[in-house]
Formats: sequence, structure tokens, C-alpha cells
Amino acid sequence: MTHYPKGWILRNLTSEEGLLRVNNKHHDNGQEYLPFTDRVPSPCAQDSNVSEDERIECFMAGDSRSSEVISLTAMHTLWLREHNRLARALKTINSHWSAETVYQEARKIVGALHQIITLRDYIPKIIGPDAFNQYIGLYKGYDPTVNPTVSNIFATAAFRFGHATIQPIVRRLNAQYLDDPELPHLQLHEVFFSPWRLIKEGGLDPLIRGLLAHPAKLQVQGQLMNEELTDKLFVLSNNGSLDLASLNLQRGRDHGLPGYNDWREFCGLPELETQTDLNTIIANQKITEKIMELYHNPSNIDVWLGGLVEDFLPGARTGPLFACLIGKQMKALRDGDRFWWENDNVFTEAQKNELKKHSLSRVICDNTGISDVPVDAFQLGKFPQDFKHCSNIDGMNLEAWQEIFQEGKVIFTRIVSQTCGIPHKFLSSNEQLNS
Ligand code: HEM
Repeated sequence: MTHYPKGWILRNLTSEEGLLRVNNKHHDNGQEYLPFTDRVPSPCAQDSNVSEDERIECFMAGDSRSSEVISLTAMHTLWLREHNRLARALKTINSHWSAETVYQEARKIVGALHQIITLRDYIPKIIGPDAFNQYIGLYKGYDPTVNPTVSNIFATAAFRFGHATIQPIVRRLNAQYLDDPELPHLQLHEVFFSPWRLIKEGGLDPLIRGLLAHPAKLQVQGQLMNEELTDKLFVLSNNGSLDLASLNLQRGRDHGLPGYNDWREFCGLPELETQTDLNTIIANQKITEKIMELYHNPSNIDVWLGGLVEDFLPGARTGPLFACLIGKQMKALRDGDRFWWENDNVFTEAQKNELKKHSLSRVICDNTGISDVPVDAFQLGKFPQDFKHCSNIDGMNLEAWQEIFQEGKVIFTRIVSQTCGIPHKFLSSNEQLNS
């Protein structure tokens, strides 16, 4: 697997037309599902009301965790559909393209969309505008001296802040964004490795509506993680129930992560020596008391816990330490990536202008039966006032990927100017294709 955010979740599933393989047994109102794993019977949970021959196996995707929870499966499925939608559209406008070219070009666009959605739409809301400017800032081009490897501290502590943002309840909503009596709320543990609930209980749409119209769990210092995750977590490598908080702490120790204060120093933040110091960054005194009782000295605090429990920065969902660690990682992933979507000669200017128009909401509109979405899928709003019909959600125009033939040969890639529209500027396709 690669470190870069490029949609690698979709790898290794190609068919002959440059499409990703799909499920040939089940459809979601005519739309595609991920294929099932070849290893049957798979360990995924089954509907207890049906017989063995109606088994729904675990899905197969580029990431073995795609069936962990059905909301994650829904996102994998959405991107599978987006790849195939793009591949079909690209083939329509470039009928001379081989399956390999179609696959690579669709994959390249999906990779760019992942980068845009992550860095433009998601990360600023997590670390806040100030930390975004401080640690990430504007793109200035590829820097070959930057190592973009995902760091131990990022994967084992900082980005696991997400575990405190998970709702214990999974909601499925109807087209009016209301609770659907036929699809009652589920406890999170009821959707661990349960792909049957996606296929037999309404498909993607109700689940994605639930994600769009309900907030992530607000992380509060008195209750960082919900009990569905600390008492009832199920993973395939273990038969019993697990505790994700313990896993995170133990994983940090397994990986030899330095302690909380060391990482604060790494980020240029003041070291904390006493409970009074701790209270300058953790408002809740009961929590700092408890932490001191357990760890005796702030330097002993496990970095995942210390980072997680800090007061949020303004406009952020993390405190200063995780904002720094996530910000630095995101900058390295961007600046150290030769194929970053904004880097020179990766996409044409016209293609970049089109890519910028796209969003997660547009991907949802294009690949589900959902007709109303918020303009920004990461910004919580109320239905209907904060939602727009899909016909009003901007998206990219794939004409910027159309190759023009002259005398039977591909000579030009059309560059559509975003600002003035016409006249079109033409460049040699050799200069433009980077597949
Ligand atoms: C219901 C939702 C989720 C479940 C059940 C879940 C579960 C897990 C589990 C079991 C692990 C492996 C723990 C270990 O053995 O060390 C893990 C790792 C991880 N999780 Fe989650 N997770 C969820 C959501 C999230 C979210 C929302 C984020 C971030 C926004 C996140 C970030 C991570 C990261 C960065 C790792 C480490 C991955 C690696 O190093 O390969 N998780 N998660």
C-alpha cells in the first residue's frame, strides 16, 4: 500500500473494461455493490433469520477493513461507483482509449478527488483554520526533500483522534431525511462486520442520509469514546469483544512512541510539569486530577490520551498537539508527493479547474439515489433549509479529458479555460497525458 492519499482502497479489482469488479449477485436499486470476498464462508456476521444458503459474505476492497462497519462499507462502495462512473464517461468521450488507459485515468481522478476532499474540505475542520495556516499553508509545489511516509505518531496516536468522534448509534433516514420505521436505529456493535445489513436493509442511501444529517459524536473530556467501542468492539482477528481505547494505548506502547510531553516539545508547545500546568490546556479539573492519579507525572501520559483530551483549538476538533501532528503529516503527504494533483504536469490547468469544482456531495449525487445534499458534506446542516437539490451542486466537466483527433491521430488534448471559456487553448497530448 502507498502512504499517499490516492484512493488506494480501490486497488486490485480491475475488470477488462477498466472498471472495478462489482458484486454480480446483488444490486442497490440498479447501482453497484463491492464484490464479495473469494474466501468463503467468510467470518462476517449473518442475519439470524435466514438460512445458510442466503449468506452475505464480507465485501472485498483494496482495504481489508471495508466491512468493519457498514458506514465505512458505504464509503468504499461510493468510491467504487465513482471510479466506474468516471471510467464509463471517459470511455464515451475517448472511445480509442484502452481498458488500461481508462482504468488509470479514472483512478488518477479518484486519487485527486480524495486529495482535494481530504485537504480542502475535511482537515481544516479538524485542526482549525489557524493550525491549517501554520502547519500546512498554501501549496508551493513538489519538494523532493520532503519525506511523505506516514509517521508512527500519526497512525498510532494523532489520527486516532477519530475514534472519539464516532456515534454509538447508526441512523438510516428516508428521502425526507426522517427516521424510517422500517429501518430502526442500530447500535454500533450491530453493524460490525455485518454487510448483510447494507444489502438487505435499504442499501446505501438511508445510511448516507443518516451520516449527512447527523453530527459526528462531539468529543467531550468526560466521555472520550462511546461504550460500543470500549466494551463491544469486534475485529476479525479476535473472537471476543475488544476495547478500542486500550488497543490504541497498547499499540502506542508496542510501537515505542515517546510520551506526551516529548511530542509537545517536538511541536514547540510548552512542557507541562504539574496538574496546574495541565489545567492550562485541559479545562476539566476532574480529568486532570484523574490523569495525575494514574500517571503521577504529565511526562508519563500516553500521547494518544494526552493529545485527545486537550481543549479544542478555536474552530477545531482537536487540541494544539494533534493539530500540529496532523498538520505536519498532511503537509508532508502533499509536498513530498510528486503526483500531488496540483503539482505541475500532473493535470492540465483545465483539468485542475474542473477537479476543484467537485466535492463529496457531488460524488454522493452521482452515485446514489439521494437527490438533496448539503453543499459541503462535512458541514452539518438541517434538512431542508441547509440542503440543495443535486441539480444545483457543482461538479467537474470531463470534457477537459477529451482528446481531439486530427487525420486519424490523437493530436490535441482540449484545454477548456475556466475564466474566459473561449477561446480554447490546445496543447500536445504528449505533454498532457501522465497516465
Ligand atoms: C466505527 C468506526 C471505527 C472503528 C470500529 C475503528 C476501529 C479500529 C481498529 C480496530 C483499529 C486497529 C487498532 C489496533 O489494533 O491498534 C483502528 C486503527 C486506526 N483507526 Fe480506527 N476505527 C474507526 C474509525 C476511525 C476513524 C473515524 C478514524 C480517523 C478519523 C480512525 C483512525 C484510525 C487510525 C489512523 C488507525 C491506525 C491504522 C494503521 O496504523 O494502520 N478510525 N481503528
